[in-house]
Amino acid sequence: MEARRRVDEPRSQFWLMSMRCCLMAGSVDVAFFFIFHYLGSPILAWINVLSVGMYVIAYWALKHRHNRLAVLLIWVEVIVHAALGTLLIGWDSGFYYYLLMFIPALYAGNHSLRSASIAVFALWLFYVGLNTTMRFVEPIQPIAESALLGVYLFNLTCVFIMFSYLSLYYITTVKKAHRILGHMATTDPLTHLFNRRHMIELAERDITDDAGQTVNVAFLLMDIDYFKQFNDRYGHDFGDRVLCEISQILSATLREQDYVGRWGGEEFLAVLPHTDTQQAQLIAERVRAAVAEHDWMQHGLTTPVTMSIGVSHHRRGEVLSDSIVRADAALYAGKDSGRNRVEVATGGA
Ligand SMILES: Nc1nc2c(ncn2[C@@H]2O[C@H](COP(=O)(O)OP(=O)(O)OP(=O)(O)O)[C@@H](O)[C@H]2O)c(=O)[nH]1
Repeated sequence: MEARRRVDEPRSQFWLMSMRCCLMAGSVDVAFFFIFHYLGSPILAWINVLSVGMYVIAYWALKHRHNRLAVLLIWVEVIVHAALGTLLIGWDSGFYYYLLMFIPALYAGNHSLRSASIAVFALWLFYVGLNTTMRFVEPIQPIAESALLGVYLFNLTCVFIMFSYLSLYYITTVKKAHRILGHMATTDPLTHLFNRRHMIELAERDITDDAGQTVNVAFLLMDIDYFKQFNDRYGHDFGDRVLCEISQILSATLREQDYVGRWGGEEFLAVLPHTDTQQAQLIAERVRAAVAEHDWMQHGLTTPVTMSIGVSHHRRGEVLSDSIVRADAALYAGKDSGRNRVEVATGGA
């Protein structure tokens, strides 16, 4: 069961990106095979064949979710390749650049900050060790100065391209996560309308007028009538479908400038900017009629779903909760008067 779930789970972006990196690195090594043959350095050329093999296996391992094996192969390949390339043709070959690419990957792929930091420290030690060694030993298989420059430029270019790709990946992932979190923080998961917290944020912004002028904002507090009966008779899932259907009707009936959110269980709040009480009452009436006249029979209902709506208009110096309390009082006056009604708040908060 556990294994089945692992296989069915969508692949994390990190591992998908690692697979693409394997393809890129393998292609670079294929290019190196020909470059080093051309430069008369067969040992390095054949090392690249080994590297391509390791990337093929790493790709296969990632595809089949053997992530640890893949990570091990990639580590060994990059470290051994960088060390051999440097020892054979010298520090100026630029093979050490590939080691630097591990730094962001280690932090992104490691769940523990501590183990990522330890691995980065080990990488730093290796890097410094290789650099220090090359100050004291001569390259084992040196190549011509111009060829060395060519290899250096090739390595530098590859690392630039790979870093650009990685940076693009990280930034896209962060932006996407930011978008998703923003959506989750502001939206009700069932109806996809704004949630209560976001409605409060938006409405408070709308009733705040820097110049101290009266702000022309109206509120509609809407509650489904006898909703408990729908749940009891047809089940909770059916009740959820009614909530979603009503949300769509509200979004479609309100004006472009208005916004609506789920205020509580079967309660919705609409904020109507630049709207006086008379206009708000007309809009509330339109919403009430749209819900009551909706084709509920297609959902198997014999009686229509209706809503009661309380309307209030923001008063100068009033805080948001005062306006909402007045709308709530009007709403319950509507319930008391028989439901499926629009009532306008009159009294003080
Ligand atoms: N299906 C479903 N039901 C919900 C949800 N949130 C709240 N409810 C139900 O909404 C019902 C509200 O019932 P009441 O507060 O008694 O009000 P009502 O039956 O609508 O009656 P009136 O408001 O007086 O017309 C309760 O049965 C809650 O369980 C939800 O997300 N999904």
